Amino acid sequence: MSLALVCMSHSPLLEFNDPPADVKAEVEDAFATARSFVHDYDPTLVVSFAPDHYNGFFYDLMPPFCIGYEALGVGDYGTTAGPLDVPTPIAEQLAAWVADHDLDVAISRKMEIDHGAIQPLEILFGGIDEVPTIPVFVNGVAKPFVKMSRVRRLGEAIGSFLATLHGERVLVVGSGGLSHDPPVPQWATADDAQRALLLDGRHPTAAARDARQQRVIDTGKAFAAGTATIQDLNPVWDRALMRTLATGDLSPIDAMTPEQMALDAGNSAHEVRTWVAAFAALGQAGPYDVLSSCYRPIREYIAGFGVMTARTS
Ligand SMILES: O=C(O)CCc1cccc(O)c1O
Ligand SMILES: [Fe+2]
Repeated sequence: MSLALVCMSHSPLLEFNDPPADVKAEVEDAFATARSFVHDYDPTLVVSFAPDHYNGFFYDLMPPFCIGYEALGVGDYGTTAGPLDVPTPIAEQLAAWVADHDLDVAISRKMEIDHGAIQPLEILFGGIDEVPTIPVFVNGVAKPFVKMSRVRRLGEAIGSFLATLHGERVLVVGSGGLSHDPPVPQWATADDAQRALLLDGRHPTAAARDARQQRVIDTGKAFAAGTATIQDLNPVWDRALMRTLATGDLSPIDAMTPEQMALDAGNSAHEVRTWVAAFAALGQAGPYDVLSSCYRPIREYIAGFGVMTARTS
């Protein structure tokens, strides 16, 4: 059975900071291309690989991966809040299949998800419950990180399950990255208030959420103006990774270490785990072709911004 894929960077700053008009138009074009690809494929099921940014997953219980049996958007950065349309029986079968393939994955019957998972659904489908969607959390911000080979194997296990669903047209989505270093607090360097958030900061007050988000928005403006202290984007690294993903041979990615990834591409570059899982899943249906691939480093969005579509050959 064939599969289709969309991988895209996300950035909550899409709605808050504006890059130059030609750059914005290029991003809009890339989204339009991905939308028309998805429209033509007409998926009956979406499997979304996405990170979280301490909105749904916290250090009181931080799994490397989690399959959602039910899920709801938390509504950060103005994204849609409320329930997704998760096909629970299929999600349960998926989790059982993955366990049977020697991978230890958490499950959630009430997964809370943020812009990382919501933004691609809104961009591609115009809403979060338009197409049945199984959300798969892939930790991309909270140390420790499992090996990249483990991420690839998770993607392969999920893809091998999806390839058995003969009645469905499945789209896998990867959300995040590429190189970027937005001001997400890290446990090791966090102050007491930040640690409280990282530990169990669920359901903040509107004022607390606004303050946190404003800091990210302001950092994006400062980054574009050349006055931010965050790590710069790395277009060479981003393009190299996109090239590797396009080849269909993901084995070189196994050698990437979290430490080197952070040094080369910033602390949130770990979000590319979602792309690796999505491409590994796609590869389980056989060889694939990349149909579109766009990339721009965009400081206003604090993101090496890429969009790729691909399909089983
Ligand atoms: O609010 C946050 O915690 C981080 C927001 C954020 C900013 C830029 C690029 C991203 O991928 C991203 O997630
Ligand atoms: Fe992110």
